[in-house]
Amino acid sequence: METVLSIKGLSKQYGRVRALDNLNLEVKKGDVFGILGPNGSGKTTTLGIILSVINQTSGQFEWFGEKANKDTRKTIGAILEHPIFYPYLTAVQNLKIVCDIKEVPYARVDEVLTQVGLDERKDTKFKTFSLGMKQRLSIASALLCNPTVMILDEPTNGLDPQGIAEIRELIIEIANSGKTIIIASHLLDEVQKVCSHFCVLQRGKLIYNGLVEDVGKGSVSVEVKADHDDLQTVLEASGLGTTVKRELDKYIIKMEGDHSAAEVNAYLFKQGITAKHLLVQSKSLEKQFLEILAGNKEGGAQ
Ligand SMILES: Nc1ncnc2c1ncn2[C@@H]1O[C@H](COP(=O)(O)OP(=O)(O)OP(=O)(O)O)[C@@H](O)[C@H]1O
Repeated sequence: METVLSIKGLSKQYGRVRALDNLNLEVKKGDVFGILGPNGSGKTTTLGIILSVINQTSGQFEWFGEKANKDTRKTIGAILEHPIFYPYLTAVQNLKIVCDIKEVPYARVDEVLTQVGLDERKDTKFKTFSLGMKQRLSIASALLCNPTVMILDEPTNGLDPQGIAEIRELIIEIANSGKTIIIASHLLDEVQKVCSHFCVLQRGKLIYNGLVEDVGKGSVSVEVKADHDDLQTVLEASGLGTTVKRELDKYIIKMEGDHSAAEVNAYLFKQGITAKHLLVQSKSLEKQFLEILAGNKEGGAQ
């Protein structure tokens, strides 16, 4: 797959603060790439640099194999913070102003408003919009140039649950239309629901980079319920799990590697025990994220 963004050895120093420390990343065409990290980990600094609004101290990045230039910038739509729209102008009027600035034909306005689901409110004044609608208008504005890449910084910040769900759905629709998306977020759930790939920054350092679908691979927990006086001992004797823990009326067997819930079931059956309940718990990104951060307590420079 074509490399959209390549970051090599990027560092940023703000006085004594090392906001980014030798960051290396690659984003491929069609990725929905999440940049995760706690507050102050360097997410916004990274986005600022790749959008050429912040100068790096050292290192480099390329868009589509080229140093950032006027042409590469035209292929990127970004929402770094809530853009300023005129409160007394309608959605259409506001977007026409953006068209004038970006030299885009007015015909795009209706197209993007439909794309973000604002066509019914297109002639309504901006000041009457909910936060979610304002954010959708921002996305519409970024879509005007029909960018190949969309960059979103904390796109659901401050929204209510319905607004969050709508924006996430919209991001997925935009990704499905073939655009590459880069999202900075501190919301693990958001990254898990929306992104295909993610990396984790901590104190400016890259401490993880991988596929969202790989989260939880290599270790799985299975909940088991069965009528047996000493299920704990039976499960421990199976050799399938690394640990067996009782939680109320069920047992949690933690397994590594290739073992599966089906093996637990087959093993119990062989012992003459019928499982009443067997549930695979996949490891959440949150758990993995916390483990990654915990494993890197000593890492970073600040
Ligand atoms: N203009 C600046 N001057 C000095 N220090 C800065 C500046 N901008 C960012 N920093 C520092 O650089 C580090 C990284 O900040 P950055 O905003 O990139 O992190 P972030 O991951 O986006 O955090 P948040 O989630 O809080 O927005 C922080 O320690 C921050 O205080």
